[in-house]
Amino acid sequence: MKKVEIIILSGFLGSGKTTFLQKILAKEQQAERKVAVIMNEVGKVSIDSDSVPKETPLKELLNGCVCCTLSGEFEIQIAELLREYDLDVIYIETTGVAHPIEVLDTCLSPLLAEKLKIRSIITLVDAVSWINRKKLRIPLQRLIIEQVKHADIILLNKVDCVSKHTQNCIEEEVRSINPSGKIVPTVFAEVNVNELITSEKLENGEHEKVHVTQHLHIKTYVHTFLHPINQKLFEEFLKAMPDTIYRIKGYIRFTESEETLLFQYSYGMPFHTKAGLKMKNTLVFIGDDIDHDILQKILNDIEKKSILPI
Ligand SMILES: Nc1nc2c(ncn2[C@@H]2O[C@H](COP(=O)(O)OP(=O)(O)OP(=O)(O)O)[C@@H](O)[C@H]2O)c(=O)[nH]1
Repeated sequence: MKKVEIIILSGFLGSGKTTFLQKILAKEQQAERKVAVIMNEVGKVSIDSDSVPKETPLKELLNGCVCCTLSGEFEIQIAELLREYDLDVIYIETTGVAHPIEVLDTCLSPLLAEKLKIRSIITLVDAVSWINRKKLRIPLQRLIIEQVKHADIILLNKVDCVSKHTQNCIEEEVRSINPSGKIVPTVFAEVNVNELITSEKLENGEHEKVHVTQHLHIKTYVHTFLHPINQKLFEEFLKAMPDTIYRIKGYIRFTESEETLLFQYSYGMPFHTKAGLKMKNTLVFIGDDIDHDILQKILNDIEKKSILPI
């Protein structure tokens, strides 16, 4: 099945996301790739939509943030784009105050995860506001750090406004926060497309029911159980799971019940409710350092043990 790439543009208010989007869309057009854009603005009014060429499918989410209040609507918009267009890639411009992992989380709804391939999180850092970030409220300072920490590529933008020495200092700070991210200094977010290619590993072991995006800094893993699962075995697995797995969500059916459950796990807390519908038993895992081979084996073993007669 063809998977549509998702590229998440993150970065604090005014860091240059729209400037970058305009430039990258022109380059995608030259490369004849089929692109769509989802733009999210915290305000009620669309400000940046004119920056997207008329022929590019565009969905706008206004007056809220896709990572919280608009997450349901966001899922619907992605599903609509997938249904209405034959696409290669969807760019998502987040609000300046969005947390990239929360956005990633919303993209990877169990219903959509198998159709999408999360390509990268690109964070724009405004060199000037980086130097002045200590003047911001603490939660915003933390957010900027989080946006840098989880990026695959960091565009250190507006370097025309700082000295070379300051640029080097910022690069050092950014590298200490995110040692594996690729730092690209930019002026008006101008980049060579080759700079945006991060090293991709082979997707080993991929088969029909498993999809892994390994090239991301944050890793995601999608697993489908073909049979109901023994609840006790699953709970033991959750307890033993490393805390580098931040999030699990999806559908599961336990052997003890006829019901499909909507399952959520967030930073150590599992939670499930009746899904109300019979769904494919697909779980999406999000975390740092997910070893997909090990995880796949553990989950397959749980499934095998679950179908053995007691
Ligand atoms: N001097 C300078 N200005 C820049 C650079 N990149 C962007 N700008 C300007 O910075 C301002 C903000 O850029 P945008 O691209 O709108 O930033 P944004 O991240 O989309 O902003 P929000 O949507 O408000 O979060 C605009 O006036 C840009 O022209 C740069 O490298 N140098």
